Amino acid sequence: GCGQQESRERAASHAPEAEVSQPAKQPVDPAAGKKSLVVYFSQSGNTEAVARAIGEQTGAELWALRPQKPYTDDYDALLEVASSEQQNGARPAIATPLPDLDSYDVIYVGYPIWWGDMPMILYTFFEDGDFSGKTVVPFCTSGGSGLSGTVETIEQLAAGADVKQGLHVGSAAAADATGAVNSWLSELDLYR
Ligand SMILES: Cc1cc2nc3c(=O)[nH]c(=O)nc-3n(C[C@H](O)[C@H](O)[C@H](O)COP(=O)(O)O)c2cc1C
Repeated sequence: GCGQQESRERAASHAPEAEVSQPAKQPVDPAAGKKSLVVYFSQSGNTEAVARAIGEQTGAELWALRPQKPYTDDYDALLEVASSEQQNGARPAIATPLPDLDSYDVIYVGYPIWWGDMPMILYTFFEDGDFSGKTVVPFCTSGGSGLSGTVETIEQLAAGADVKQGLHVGSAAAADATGAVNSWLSELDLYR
């Protein structure tokens, strides 16, 4: 605060060897006051691996989005379930209550690409929360598709949020995503 700076200046001007007394520059703490949360849905662990890499790099807390009704482990059956949820515009219920988003400024949101889009539970998530004034940072994993227009969808769903450039990681690279995560994060330059 001001008092501290004044006493530092006084100390400097009273120091016998001080020649020119300059006001002390306040150091800038890059992450000051910005709390981050990583929210992710991951059915088979790939997106979760990327979420962990983001958590390790940023110190953000992790929160897994889980459906009240768990999805089948049978891949072919899941393809069908996901497809019909998408066609029906389903809003699968979330198992545990959302964390209080008010406490966070930066919210990373991670998901696999399912049939060229986010799984429908992400729609539930975005429609349930108030994202105005937040920084929302999307990331996804997929077999071959990239972000598939999901960043634009999130811009529409998260009204009033500053939605950043998303990160896509191929499924096969998800377990070793630290390098990709780090260069993406430094490009985003969020903590200033
Ligand atoms: C229902 C379903 C639909 C999928 N659709 C796509 C797709 O459209 N494009 C793609 O590249 N990968 C698709 N995949 C592959 C997943 O995106 C990929 O395996 C992802 O890394 C899974 O993430 P997770 O382990 O976090 O659940 C699909 C997978 C499932 C289960």
